[in-house]
This record gives sequence, C-alpha cells and structure tokens, in this order.
Amino acid sequence: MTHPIQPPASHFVDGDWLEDTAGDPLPVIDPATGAEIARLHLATPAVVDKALAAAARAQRDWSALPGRERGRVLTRAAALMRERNRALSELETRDTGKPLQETLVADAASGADALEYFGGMAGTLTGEHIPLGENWAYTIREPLGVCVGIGAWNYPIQIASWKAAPALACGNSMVFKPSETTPLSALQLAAILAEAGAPPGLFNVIQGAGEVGARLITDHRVAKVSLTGSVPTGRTVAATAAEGMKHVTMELGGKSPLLIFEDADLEDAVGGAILGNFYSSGQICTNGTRVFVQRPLLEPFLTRLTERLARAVIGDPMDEATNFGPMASEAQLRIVEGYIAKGLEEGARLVIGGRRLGRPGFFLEPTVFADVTDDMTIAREEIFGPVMAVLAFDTEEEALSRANATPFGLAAGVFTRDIARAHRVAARLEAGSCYVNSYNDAPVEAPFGGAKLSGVGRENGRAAIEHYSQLKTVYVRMGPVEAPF
Ligand SMILES: NC(=O)c1ccc[n+]([C@@H]2O[C@H](COP(=O)([O-])OP(=O)(O)OC[C@H]3O[C@@H](n4cnc5c(N)ncnc54)[C@H](O)[C@@H]3O)[C@@H](O)[C@H]2O)c1
Ligand SMILES: C[N+](C)(C)CC=O
Repeated sequence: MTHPIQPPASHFVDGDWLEDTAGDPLPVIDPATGAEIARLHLATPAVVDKALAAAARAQRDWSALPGRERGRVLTRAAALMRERNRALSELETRDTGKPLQETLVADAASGADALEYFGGMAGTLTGEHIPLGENWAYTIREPLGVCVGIGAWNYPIQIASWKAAPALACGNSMVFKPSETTPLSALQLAAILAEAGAPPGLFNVIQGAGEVGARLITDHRVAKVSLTGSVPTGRTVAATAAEGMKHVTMELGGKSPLLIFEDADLEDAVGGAILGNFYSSGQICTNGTRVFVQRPLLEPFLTRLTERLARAVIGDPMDEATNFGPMASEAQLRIVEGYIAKGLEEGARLVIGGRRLGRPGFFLEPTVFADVTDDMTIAREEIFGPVMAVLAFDTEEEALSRANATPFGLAAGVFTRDIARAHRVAARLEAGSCYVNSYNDAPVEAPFGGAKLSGVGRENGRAAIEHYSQLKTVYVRMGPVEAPF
C-alpha cells in the first residue's frame, strides 16, 4: 500500500531520520476521509534510549554556547517555518482535519512566533547581582538538562514548538513525543531545527502512545516533563515525575465559562461564542463551553447564534472555503456523540446540530444546547468537541459563583460594554487566561496556562523561562571568615 504523505521515517533522532520496524505499526488516518495516509512505527525501548542518550550528549555543548548563538538557531528555524507555512499547514490539515483556512494562520505560524520570540530572548537570559553589604551574591540562570515534551492531538506543531522554543533557548535539549493520533508535523519541526543549525540530538521526536511517554518520564536522564493533554493523563504524569523530583509543566483540559452580560455587543458576543466553541471543531482546551447569558439577552443571542451557525461551511478541510472540518478521530467523535446523547437524556434543549454528517470522515454538526443547568453532565465535563452549553443567569454575583464552581481553571471570558464590570469580573474569575470582549487569543508574548486542575506552570511570555531554567546562587565573602571557634 502506498501512502500519500509518508515521512522518510517514524522518528527523528540524533540529527537524522530513524526507523525501527520492530515497533508496533502506527497507522495515520485522514479525519476527512477515514483513509490511511501514512504508516509509522511506535518507538521501541531501543529508540527511546537512543533519543535520550543523544539529547543528554547534545545538551552539554549546547548549554555552553552563548545565548545569542542558541537564539540564532531558533530564529533561523522560525524563518524556515514561515517560508514553508503552506506545506506545513497542508500536512497539519491532513493529519488533524482542521480546515486549511485555520492551519494557514494558527498552527505553524504560532510555532514560528514562539521560535522567534524565545530565539530573541536567548541572549538576554541572566541571573542577578545581590548586594549584601560588603559581601555579595549572584545568581546564575542554568538550564535544567534533558526535557521531555508530550503533546495532545489538537495543535501538534504549535504544541511541539511552544515546548521546544523556551527549552532550547534556556540551554536544554528535548525529546518530544507527539500524540499518537497526529504524529506527523513534529517530525518536520525536528528536521527544520536541524537544518537551521541545531546540533544532532538537541531536539528529537519519537512516536508512541502512553507507554512510550511513561518510559520517557521515568528515565533518570530526564530533568523536566512538559505535558499538554487531559487532566487524567496529567495526574498520572505529574505523579510519576514527582517520584523522580522532576520539574513539570502541565497544560491540561478545562470547562471554561464565557459570561455574556445584557449590555454586551450582540454580534461580538455571538462571534466570541462561535470562536470559543467551534474553531477547530471545538477541539480547543480553552474553549468557553459553558456560555452564561444574562436572561434579557438570551433569546436574541440564541437566534443570532443559530443564524450564524447555519452559515458554517462544513466540508473538505483542504478547501480554503471550508471553515468547519471533521473531528480528529473516530474515537473522539464517538466520545462527543456520547455527550450529546447525555445532554438530551438529562433534559437539555437541542437548538441546532447534534448529528454525524452522512459522509466519509469524522464530521459532526456544530451543536448548541440551551436550558442547560449546572448539574448536567454537559455543563460539568470537558467534551472536547463542537458542543456549546448555554445557561441563563440573572446577576453578576450569581454568574461569577456558578462560573467558578468547577474544578477546572484554564480560561474564562466576559462580554460587556461596562469597563468597570469587565475588569471586576476578570479579577474574580478563577482561570489562567481571561478574555474581555474576545475569546481564545494566545499570542506568544503573554503567559499561557491553567489554574486549579487545568495545569501547573506557564508556557509563552517571559514566564516560560522560569519553567525551563533554574537559579544557582553563589555567595561571595569579601572579608575574613568569622568562625565561632
Ligand atoms: N492546556 C493546554 O494548553 C491544552 C492544549 C491542547 C489540549 N489540551 C488538552 O488535551 C486533551 C486532549 O488531548 P489528548 O486526548 O491527546 O490528551 P491525552 O491526555 O489523552 O494525551 C496527551 C498525551 O499524553 C500521552 N500519554 C497518555 N498517557 C500517558 C502516560 N501515562 N504517560 C505519558 N504520556 C501519556 C498521549 O500519548 C498523548 O501524547 C484535552 O483534555 C485538552 O483540553 C490542553
Ligand atoms: C493553546 N491553544 C489555546 C491555542 C490551543 C489549545 O488547545
């Protein structure tokens, strides 16, 4: 069987493509057709070992380079990614099913932003001088060592780049394991970094599911684990990492609230709710899937929302006119169908959607439930698909208390024309990111991460540096040593 987008090999290790056919086969499926488009192999223990050994070796010399030289490699890689944006976007669309219209602007493009941003920062990373009277101390900002990155399937090249860029800028090396559902684009990132001058072994990509991930994080050579994935996986990975006292960044799931007050601009609020529920067919961690609408605006909101959803162009994600593609996998489609059934069973009102499309691939209609109550399953659990739950509220205090009544804390949004209320509400929402009259922005300059069960640590912004480096303090005495005896 010939595969249309078969990479040269399954893994990229020690500066080169690497195959080991002893690993179990990993078929790669096009979500738009259900067809197999590539076939890789899971990493064997030998591949895991080779990648970690290469990363440990590469890290020693890389960390000794001046920061600006490390930064030059990253900014060169950013330029290559931008030059190849269309090819990378097409690959990402084939692998994830997300419309090309989206991947052209959001995926490799934001990966390039991260490489450029942290590349620019690499030469500025320093410790500080601490005066202590006639004595003094100083800190040295050191890398952690070998980092492991583990990705989710919704934003594969963005996730890989958001982890690689700050890690490498700080002088670490990385072994990255993409999701087994979308394994292709991270390999291209590895090849681009190598072409940009990254030494062999600095950034390695190996394939596998949870078993390979677990093997990586238990290895004694690994200093840090950065996971993007679900809360249950996060709990397991963080617990394992804690055994070895490894640093962690956990970018996990959510059930984020979006509060729409009666004074909001209706078109903007509907637009924000669409962006925050149906972009990437709803497969976005930060999505504002609990949409609280103040009662006087409820019916106008639902009317306008359904009018605009009827305009969604659902179809072949490779067609640039398409703005709503399939789910990433059959398994995820079935999970989401299960939640839709649960919503109906528990008494929510189906306003629009709810059905699988009668065509090949994993297409599900954009779906909106109204009359949702806080206790319903669709209002409590992360669905990770195109399903919006609309809930009515009366007062600001009530909306805040209901919005915060969740163990998650990834993101939250507020739509209002009242500037004082916007900031009062943003201050009280329990979330790592709050959007005011907007939704799902994630520029590289701003820290990104979760509160409560949604995560630990931050990606992006200067804050990410704290999670990929550590400080050594050097104390300096200028006078004689005063010992007690
Ligand atoms: N906060 C964020 O930035 C962010 C971004 C994207 C997705 N997500 C979350 O990711 C989830 C969807 O992605 P998913 O289904 O791929 O998540 P998942 O938790 O099933 O898998 C994530 C990754 O962890 C690996 N893994 C699974 N078990 C492991 C183990 N025991 N040890 C090591 N690695 C293991 C998987 O192979 C995969 O690469 C959603 O919950 C979503 O909210 C979060
Ligand atoms: C980080 N973000 C919000 C772009 C994608 C998360 O699923």
